[in-house]
This record gives sequence, C-alpha cells and structure tokens, in this order.
Amino acid sequence: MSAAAETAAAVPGALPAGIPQPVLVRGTGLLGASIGIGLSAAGADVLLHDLSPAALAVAADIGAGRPMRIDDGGDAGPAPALVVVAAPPDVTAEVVVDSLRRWPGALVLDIASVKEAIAAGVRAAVDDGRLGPSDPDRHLGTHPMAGSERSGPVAARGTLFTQAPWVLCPTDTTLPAAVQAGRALALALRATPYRMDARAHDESVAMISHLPQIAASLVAARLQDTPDQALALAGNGLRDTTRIAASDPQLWVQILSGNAERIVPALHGLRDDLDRLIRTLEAPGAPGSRLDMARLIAEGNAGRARVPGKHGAPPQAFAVVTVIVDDTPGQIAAVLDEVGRTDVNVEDLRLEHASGHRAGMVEISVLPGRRDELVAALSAAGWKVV
Ligand SMILES: NC(=O)c1ccc[n+]([C@@H]2O[C@H](COP(=O)([O-])OP(=O)(O)OC[C@H]3O[C@@H](n4cnc5c(N)ncnc54)[C@H](O)[C@@H]3O)[C@@H](O)[C@H]2O)c1
Ligand SMILES: O=C(O)C(=O)C[C@]1(C(=O)O)C=C[C@@H](O)C=C1
Repeated sequence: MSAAAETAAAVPGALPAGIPQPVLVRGTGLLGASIGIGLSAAGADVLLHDLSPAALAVAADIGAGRPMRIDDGGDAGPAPALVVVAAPPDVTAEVVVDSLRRWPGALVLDIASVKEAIAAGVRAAVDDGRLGPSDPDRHLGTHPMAGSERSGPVAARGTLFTQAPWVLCPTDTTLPAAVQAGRALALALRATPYRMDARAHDESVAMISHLPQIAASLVAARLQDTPDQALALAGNGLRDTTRIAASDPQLWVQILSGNAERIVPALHGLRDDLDRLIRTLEAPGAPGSRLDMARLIAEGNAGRARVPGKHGAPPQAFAVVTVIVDDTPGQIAAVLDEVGRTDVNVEDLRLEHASGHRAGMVEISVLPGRRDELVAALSAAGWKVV
C-alpha cells in the first residue's frame, strides 16, 4: 500500500487554477456545506443542492453558495462544470451516475468515506446501459480525511480541511482533468492531496478511521449503565477516547457496511489482544502476567508514536503550557492575546473546566524549544502558569 503526498501548497485566499466553474455541491450537510463555504471564500462560483430544503437553506444562509433547483422538468440555473457529490455513502454512486448523465460536459467528484463500493456502483451503470462506456472517466472518487462527530450544515466550517490529507483515487481511465480538479479542490481548501487506488484507500481507512470509530463506540456503549457519580469523575482520558462515539449512526452504518471486508480482519486482531488481556487480568498475580500487561501498553505506545503530526510530518511531542484562568467571559481571549504578543506558535489548544469549580485551565501546546519563553512571557504578564 503506498500513498504519494503532493507537495504543492495553496496560495492563501487564491483559487487554484483547475477548478472548473460553476461548482455544484450535491448534499449540503457537514461536508458539502464546509466545501461550499471554503470554495466561496476562495472566490469560486458555488451552486448548492440537497434533498432536504432545510439543509439547503441553512447552507445558503451560512455562505456556502446559492441554491439550484434540480428536477426532471429541467434544472434552474447554469450547467455546472464540476459536481461535488457530498451525499451519504449509500446514495453517492446514484448521485454520481445521475450527475454524469445530466451534465455530459461536467467532471464529477465524490467525497464518500468508502471508495471501492462507489466505483463499483458507477461501473454497474455502464453495464445496465444508464451510462456510456467512457462516462465513468469523468468521475473521480476522493475522500477528505477531515470531519467531525457532528453532522448537518450547522456544524460546517470552511477551514475543516486545513492541513488534512485528501485522498484522490483515480482509475487507469480517469481523465487527467478530473484528477486535476480533485487536486485543485483539495488545495483550494488548504488540504494535502494524496493519490491512492480505491482498494489501498479502503484498506487504510479500515485501520485509521473505521477501527477507531468502532473502538470509541464500544467503549462509550459500556457507559450507558455507569452510575452518574462515576461519570462525574471523568477526565480527559474518557473524553479523548470517546469523542467520535457521538457520530451519526446512519452515516456509520453505511460506512461500516461499505467496507466490512477490510474491517473484519482488523477486528479479529483487536479481539485477539482483548482475549489476551482478559486472560492476563483474570490471574494478575500469575508469573509473567505483569510483563504481558506492560507489553500490551508498550505496543500501544509504539502504535501511537507512529501517528503523524500536522502536515503528515513525523510524530512530534509538544510541550504543554497550562494557564489557570477564572471561569469568566473574556479570560481565554485575554490569554491568547498575550500569547499572540510573543512570537511562539500555538500548535494545539485545549480548554479544561474543573467540574464544581469557578476556574478553568487553558492548555497551550507549543514546540518544546519555545516552552520556557512562553512561560516567562505569561508569568511576567501576571498569568498563573502551572
Ligand atoms: N462526517 C465526516 O466526518 C466525513 C468526513 C469525510 C467524508 N465524509 C463523507 O461525506 C459525505 C457526507 O457526509 P456528512 O457528514 O456531510 O453527512 P450529513 O448528514 O451532514 O450531510 C449529508 C447531506 O446529504 C443530503 N442528501 C441525502 N441524499 C441526497 C441526495 N440524493 N441528493 C442530494 N443530497 C442528499 C442530506 O439531506 C444531508 O443534508 C458522506 O458520503 C461521508 O461518508 C464524511
Ligand atoms: O471526527 C473526526 O475528527 C474525523 O476526522 C472523522 C473521520 C476520521 O476518521 O478521521 C471520520 C470519517 C471520515 O470518513 C473522515 C474523517
């Protein structure tokens, strides 16, 4: 399995050449509206369509583009030159096929989370005569590796894709113009394009996206009957491991069933480790059991250390500077204002509210070499740094 990251960087605020316009986004939920907002902000002419009038209206209201009517009596508005299908996975192939048929001059991209099933669905339309043999060449399967546990346009933001990988899955016959459009779309939204075939993509996401989702859901499911007094003690360990357990069940049913063949081997591996741990913990005092536990946690350390940092850079441990603030309006902005006066780049930011207390903690991640400088500056300005 190999992925080639392209290195060209987007010029901030500029629309890279190669995005045919107007662009029509079909499906204006979280992803479609985010794409619309980002492209509109970069100066593209964006049309929007969604089966849900409410999702369409919200997307238009938040600046994702202008609504377009699509129906069998003729479409209202100009023919799109590029269609981006951002509908749920189980209807994506059909919306791609419909778009290829409706607009014979348009390139069509989709962004669904699984890729082989969509490609097969589009090819099936050639077999049943709905598409001509070369129509699928205008289609490119893609997948932005950015999202959220939330869905719908209300959660959309134009910066969703910044610094995220965006996978492009051309086949041997995909038109170069379609690949160029996919690459330009990723760059316009400040993502990093990667090229990969659909099979390698699906194998990869089984491990780096689908298995984590399942693990988070299974862990969170255990909490249903946990007493409130135990949950009141929850710290970041639980929050970190269960954030994506809040994801949309409908979406994930489609993703998991669309990639079941690749997910099952990963689950067998997980089950083997779980069985091993259960056996060990059933006899924690037995000879070798502590070594077993240490190995398991160390194996987790080794896997975690392989997760890349921003821009696909090697994993990097940041230093965390923790500032205690009163839990009152304006405090966090004031801390950040102070940080802005230094020349230290904020790599990550996290807010922590101690339950039952009127104080919060702002955790600022910076490059380790810049930690002392930031601590000195914040302390000198009177902030409580711990
Ligand atoms: N949510 C994520 O984190 C994420 C990340 C990357 C890719 N994706 C993919 O992006 C796509 C959209 O996901 P989302 O999270 O934005 O979902 P969402 O539920 O927020 O939005 C989907 C939208 O598609 C609309 N829709 C349904 N059928 C349609 C049709 N036939 N024509 C036009 N619109 C239709 C729905 O009304 C809804 O507004 C999915 O294929 C998903 O796999 C999601
Ligand atoms: O919620 C998030 O943070 C995500 O990025 C979601 C995530 C992921 O697993 O990375 C989930 C599914 C999508 O297909 C792509 C992105």
